[in-house]
Amino acid sequence: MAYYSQTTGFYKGNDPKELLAKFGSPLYVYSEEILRQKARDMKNLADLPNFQSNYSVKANSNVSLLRIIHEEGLYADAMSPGEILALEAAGFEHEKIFYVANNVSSEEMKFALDRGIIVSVDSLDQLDQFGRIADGLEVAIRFNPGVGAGHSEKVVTGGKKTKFGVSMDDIDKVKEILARNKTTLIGINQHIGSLYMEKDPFIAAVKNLLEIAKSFKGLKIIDFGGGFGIPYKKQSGQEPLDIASLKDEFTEVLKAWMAETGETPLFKIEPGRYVVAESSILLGTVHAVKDNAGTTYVGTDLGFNVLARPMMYDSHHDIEVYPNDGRALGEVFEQTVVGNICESGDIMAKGRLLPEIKTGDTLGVMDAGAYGFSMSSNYNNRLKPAEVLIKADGSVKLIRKMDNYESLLINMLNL
Ligand SMILES: Cc1ncc(COP(=O)(O)O)c(C=O)c1O
Ligand SMILES: N[C@@H](CCCC[NH3+])C(=O)O
Repeated sequence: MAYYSQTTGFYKGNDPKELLAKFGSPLYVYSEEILRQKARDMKNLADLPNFQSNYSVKANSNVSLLRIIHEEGLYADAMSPGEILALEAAGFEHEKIFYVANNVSSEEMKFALDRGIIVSVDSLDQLDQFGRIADGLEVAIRFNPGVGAGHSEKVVTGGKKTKFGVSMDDIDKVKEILARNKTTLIGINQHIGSLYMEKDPFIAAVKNLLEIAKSFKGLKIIDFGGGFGIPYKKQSGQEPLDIASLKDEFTEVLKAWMAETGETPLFKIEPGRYVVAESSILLGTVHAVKDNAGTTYVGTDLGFNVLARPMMYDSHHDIEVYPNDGRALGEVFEQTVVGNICESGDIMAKGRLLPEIKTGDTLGVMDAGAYGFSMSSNYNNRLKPAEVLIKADGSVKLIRKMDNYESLLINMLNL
């Protein structure tokens, strides 16, 4: 089976090993073409003039990538002042930003309000705090649609077992708080969880949120959240989410609701992963191979400080092997790819069938663009890697410098 990087022409003639030599190892490499294509898929997920796609910045907040997403015509949702600042740096106008807050201070709410950014709150308590900032404010509320979905319990955000959203049973209390504080509800939103490969849970939650919307006449915004999955197991033939049929059914449900209610709010979604995940390959270097009690350990610089998903959720990322010596790839056998972090759980891939890997080889970890760099850390005082973008013409642009020891220590010295 051909590697993903070959079928997509990902590197556009650039040699992964040379990229590492130039920018350091490990390294996040992005494809501008793939990013633009995925952004367009999401921009057009409903066939309606009153539809908008908000890119969810938490998946990847690199300012150069945000600029491309902005150029493609997506709006954005932010989760913190830091994400708002990244969006501003990328040129997003404030009216294109939606602040989906979770357990934030009134100061953070004001940070968004002062910029004219719409704030969504996700509890009765936060709704009350928001309303007390001033009379006559406009707000959105995140509801829990009662349906959840996702690749791990840790990322399911709808349904009973989650901290997110206001219950559908609390609509009367919502109305009471709004009236008491003279706050106007202009939007409702939801997010059921991250990474589903079937359209059904999303469509079910869409219908539930549209039912909730009927309790509040004249809403300007109804936002159905993100969570659209990507196939992480391409090497095993996993199929992508059927975007075309999701689009048809989603559009049909929205049209039927508009016909029934006579209302035409702005409908939105909030995809993060789908837009950025497949646009990146994380490159790293093999520093040691050893056999421990029958297990072959491939020791790399790809620790969970660089990509936390496998350690955190047991997530699978396909791996490509790029031999250092130009040898042909041999038969596959079980190998466990680990990082250089001082924890036994520092495992990128456990017992994975891979061709023989040797010290000095380069590894490519696929689909690393979402929740890759954005969840990386300086654990063990390791430096966060650089990020580069391969443009359509094959040229390579540095879009984030690697950390350096000065940046690592600066907040602790000369106090
Ligand atoms: C409120 C909200 N919106 C959007 C997203 C984006 O999710 P995904 O990256 O799965 O599309 C998330 C993360 O799960 C979220 O919490
Ligand atoms: N960080 C998760 C997704 C959760 C997104 C935020 N609600 C992942 O890597 O799969």
